[in-house]
Amino acid sequence: MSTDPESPAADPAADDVCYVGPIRMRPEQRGKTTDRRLLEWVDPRDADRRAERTMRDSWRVLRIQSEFVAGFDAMSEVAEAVTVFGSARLAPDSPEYALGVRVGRALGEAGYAVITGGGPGAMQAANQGAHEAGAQSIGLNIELPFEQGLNPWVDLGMNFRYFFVRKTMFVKYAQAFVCLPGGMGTLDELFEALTLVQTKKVVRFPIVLVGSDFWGGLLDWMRDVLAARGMISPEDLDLLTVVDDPDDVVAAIEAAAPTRPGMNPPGVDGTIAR
Ligand SMILES: C/C(=C\CNc1ncnc2c1ncn2[C@@H]1O[C@H](COP(=O)(O)O)[C@@H](O)[C@H]1O)CO
Repeated sequence: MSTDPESPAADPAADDVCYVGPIRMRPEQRGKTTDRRLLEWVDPRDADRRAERTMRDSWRVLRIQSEFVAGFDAMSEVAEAVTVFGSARLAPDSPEYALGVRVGRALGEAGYAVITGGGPGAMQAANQGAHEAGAQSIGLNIELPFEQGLNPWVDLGMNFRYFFVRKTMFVKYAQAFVCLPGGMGTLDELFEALTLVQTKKVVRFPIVLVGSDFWGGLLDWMRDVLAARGMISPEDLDLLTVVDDPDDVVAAIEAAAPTRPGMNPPGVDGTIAR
């Protein structure tokens, strides 16, 4: 993969290319990603389709397993890391993109590897900042119905077929989540993280939202509607830290250290070695 943003790998026929996992598909077959095939509804009244589904799903388990193995192998050497989420649609000349670069750089300079979804926009911005800081810049991409490469600032990249496998990697190898402004995907990732922390599936896991003007309305709604109506506890709001300055992202993460027990060997004084 090229790390030169000036010369991303050019495929003259890129519009006609589609991959399902490692398999290159003909244009007329595109549109059905592995996730979509897995989740596809089969009419239970159709006995043939049901039998076919049973057989396919059994084999699918092996594919899912192999994706976990490949992911664990690829990530096994990753040092302390922070996962950064954010909009795939940020333009490289937008102020939010510039903010994302600064966040990635601040994390990299503080000694963290930066993990993103490996795509464009905010993901690319964070990868760029991390790369420029000399930190590990990791992209965990997902198979999509249209061709999309890893962004050019990713140094260690993977392309996952299954959303849930990829999501496991986002959490397992990070000690904090940072959310830049984003849409559906970012909100999904944010609320999954919140649920994992709320239910104590992960502990000491800071979730930092960057951009008070962007996130303020959501926080207000969570307090005024969710907490006010008893859908969440008032303390749940403390699971989120909202900042505007990239240095405050690092500070919020450092404040939660030491990280998850057993994640890294503690130093003699019980702190985490960076
Ligand atoms: C829509 C476009 C590209 C889509 N490419 C993506 N590549 C990798 N990861 C993605 C992509 N789109 C969404 N994600 C994940 O969700 C988050 C962003 O979603 P949002 O809806 O844009 O907020 C991001 O953190 C990724 O993990 C444009 O070319």
